[in-house]
This record gives sequence, C-alpha cells and structure tokens, in this order.
Amino acid sequence: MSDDSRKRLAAQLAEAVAEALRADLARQERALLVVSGGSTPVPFFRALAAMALPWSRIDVTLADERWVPESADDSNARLVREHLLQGAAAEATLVPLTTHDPTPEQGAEAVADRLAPLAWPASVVVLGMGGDGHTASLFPDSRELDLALTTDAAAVAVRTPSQPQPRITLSADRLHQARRHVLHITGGDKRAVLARALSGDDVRELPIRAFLACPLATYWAP
Ligand SMILES: O=C(O)[C@H](O)[C@@H](O)[C@H](O)[C@H](O)COP(=O)(O)O
Repeated sequence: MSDDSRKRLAAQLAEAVAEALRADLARQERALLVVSGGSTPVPFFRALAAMALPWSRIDVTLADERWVPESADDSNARLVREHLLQGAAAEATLVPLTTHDPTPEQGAEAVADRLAPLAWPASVVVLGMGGDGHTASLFPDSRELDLALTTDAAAVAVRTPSQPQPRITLSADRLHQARRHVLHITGGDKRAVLARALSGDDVRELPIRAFLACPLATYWAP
C-alpha cells in the first residue's frame, strides 16, 4: 500500500517540478533545480527523468553532499546521476558540490564560484527531512549549524557527531534563493516531526523550521 502511494506521490511531485521548470524556461534560457539526497527522492528522480523537458537547458545541483568521492555508494551526486540523469534527462547538467578539493572547508569555499553561473533563483528546491528535523545537512547536532543558518556564503562544511563523514551543505540563505520550495517526506514518523516543527519556532532544535515560513509545498505519503 505505502509503496503505491509513494510512487503516486513521486509522480505528482515530478509533474509539479516539471511544470515549474517549463514555466521558468518559457522566460529564461536556463533553469536550475536543487535536489536533496537520501532514499526518499529516488522514485521522484525516476519519475522526473521520464518527463518531456528541454533537459539540455536544465542545471541540477545538490542541497548537500557527503564528503565522499562520487564513486562512493552514499554520494548524492552519484544518486542523481544514477536515478535522474538517465535517458533524455542525461542531457541535463549536474553541478556537484564536491570535486577534488583537499578539505571540506576548502570544498565549501569553492562552491560559490561553481554555482555562480547558474540560473538563481532556482526554479525549485526539493528538500527532504530526517527524523531529527534536519534538512539538507543542517543538523541540530552540528557545530556549524548556527553558521549555516546565518551566513550569506553559498555553502558550509559541517561536521556532525551523528554522521560518519563531514558534509557540505548549501547555506539556509542559498537554499532560500528559489521561486518554489518543496518538502518531500514519507512515513508517519516524519509527518509527526513536521507537525512538531509547525508547532514551534526554535530553528536550532528542528532546522526544517528555517523553511516553513517561505511557501513550502509538502509532499507526504504514508
Ligand atoms: O544528503 C542527504 O541525506 C539529504 O540531503 C538529507 O537531508 C535527506 O533529505 C534526509 O536525511 C532524509 O533522508 P531519507 O530520504 O533517506 O530519509
């Protein structure tokens, strides 16, 4: 049951994102899509990849990335290449957050230049959420959370006790630079976390709260 509802949700989200990209491409040369990693987005990526879009005019980048080579199983760039940039969608351009920078901090500094040529504000930022209320790599237990929530830099390197490796996350400021924001979550546990987030305002407790004020379309299935 939940698998079917999640596939239907992914198809609905893919339709909405495709429509947003088409609307922006009707008035600008290129459009930018920012996506999150993890397991939830996979059916959405596959559904979007099947959409008829001028993929050669679309850039895709990530809300965050683990500090791993793209060949690693948990690389978000690898996830996007394997599930979204397939078929006609392979014509899209993926702009990864990590390349061969020596440290996460230097990698985060290099992101601004790498993302600068893209069509900001993004057409859509698709966010996920963890059970601790994190989104992108804005984790409640990260030492760099305050920085990531307040800086106007494009990206921040974050080291988090709950995560096996450092990460690079777009800052809250950069994630806000979009015409549309979507939260894509599944399961009752995350729905309960979202309800808790909506009933409070401490962003450091539940960082997803940083995005509840901007119009946020929530796509949820059991
Ligand atoms: O790199 C990542 O993992 C994501 O950007 C992260 O913020 C993700 O959206 C949540 O952790 C939810 O992950 P799941 O979809 O796997 O539950």
